[in-house]
Amino acid sequence: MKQETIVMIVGAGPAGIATSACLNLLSIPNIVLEREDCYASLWQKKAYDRLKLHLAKNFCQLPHMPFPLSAPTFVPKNMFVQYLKNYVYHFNVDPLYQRSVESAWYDKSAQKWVVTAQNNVSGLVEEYVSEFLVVATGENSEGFIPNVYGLDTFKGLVIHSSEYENGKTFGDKDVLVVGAGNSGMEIAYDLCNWGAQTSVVVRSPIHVLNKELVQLGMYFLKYIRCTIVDKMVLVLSKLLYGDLGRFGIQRPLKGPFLLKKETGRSPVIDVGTISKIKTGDIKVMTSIKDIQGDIIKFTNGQERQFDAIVFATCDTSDFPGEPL
Ligand SMILES: NC(=O)C1=CN([C@@H]2O[C@H](COP(=O)(O)OP(=O)(O)OC[C@H]3O[C@@H](n4cnc5c(N)ncnc54)[C@H](OP(=O)(O)O)[C@@H]3O)[C@@H](O)[C@H]2O)C=CC1
Ligand SMILES: O=C(O)C(=O)Cc1c[nH]c2ccccc12
Repeated sequence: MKQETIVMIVGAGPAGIATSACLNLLSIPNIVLEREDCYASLWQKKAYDRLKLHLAKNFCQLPHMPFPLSAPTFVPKNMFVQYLKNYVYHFNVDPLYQRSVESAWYDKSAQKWVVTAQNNVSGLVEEYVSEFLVVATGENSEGFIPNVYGLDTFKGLVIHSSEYENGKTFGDKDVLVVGAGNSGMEIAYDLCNWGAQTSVVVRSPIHVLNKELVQLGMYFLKYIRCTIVDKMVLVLSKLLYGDLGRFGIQRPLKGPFLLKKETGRSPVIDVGTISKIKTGDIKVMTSIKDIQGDIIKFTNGQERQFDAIVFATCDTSDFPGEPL
């Protein structure tokens, strides 16, 4: 089977469906291939219950369809999924699901892209030909669990953050969250709220801001150089949070917005975790040295027993960041 179109779009996440919607408005034929069985699968299947967009709604809306005026500034996950549902319906976006793209090459003589995809239902390999190719597969779709020495000996529950919904079943447990990105820090907060004894591994320096500071920074970025915005935001963040060094949290040398621009790494947008770290309700740990049974040893010599580990880790090794 061979299908021809003008634009092939790989991935039916928000970026892929927005691209298709814009092309549909211009009556430009396009096909969206998606390996999962639904659009925006990370949002629909792999995001924890309490997640809200970190950026204000005006920075998150897709082309040609603003969020309703009644929507809150920071849109909750379910409302975002509903918005995407309306969007797909309104712009007739109709992805082909269960298609895992295996290769894409440019046939110079025909001046066309040739894309092959495995149909996960029929098992057949399908071929698509197009003039343009849009790869909208996202930064971090795969759950990644690092190779920790002795993890196979750990007796308790081990999950990745993409499987975490809420802390209901962790209420009386000693839980270690590994990874201090936005997922790890929010999951630690959620676990603590559900009554778990919570610790979080913070292995690298991080910037901690809150959503209002990010909103302010995003506004000023339109008018002022990134390095100046970073200075302003950092002054405010230090006033708000004080020196977090004594709690085991260091700041990177480069500012938060410059770091986002250069490397793609986001600042941690605090949802309440920091005040729980300050009160000692959430403990900050250094990197894991190794695991022996239910005892986890850390690089600073501490060792403790845990009932569960949530890996909030991503494999960002192939993410190049945006060149300046
Ligand atoms: N509401 C929202 O809008 C939300 C947005 N997000 C965004 O989604 C994206 C993915 O976020 P997230 O899932 O948090 O992933 P990230 O890649 O942002 O964070 C992963 C963290 O895990 C750490 N890590 C990796 N391996 C290890 C290890 N072996 N030991 C200890 N720590 C380790 C990394 O540290 P190191 O730096 O040392 O590698 C990093 O801090 C980000 O852009 C984030 O901002 C996430 C949650 C909510
Ligand atoms: O999606 C993320 O990584 C966020 O947490 C929100 C975000 C997107 N772009 C930014 C730039 C600066 C600070 C936060 C973000």
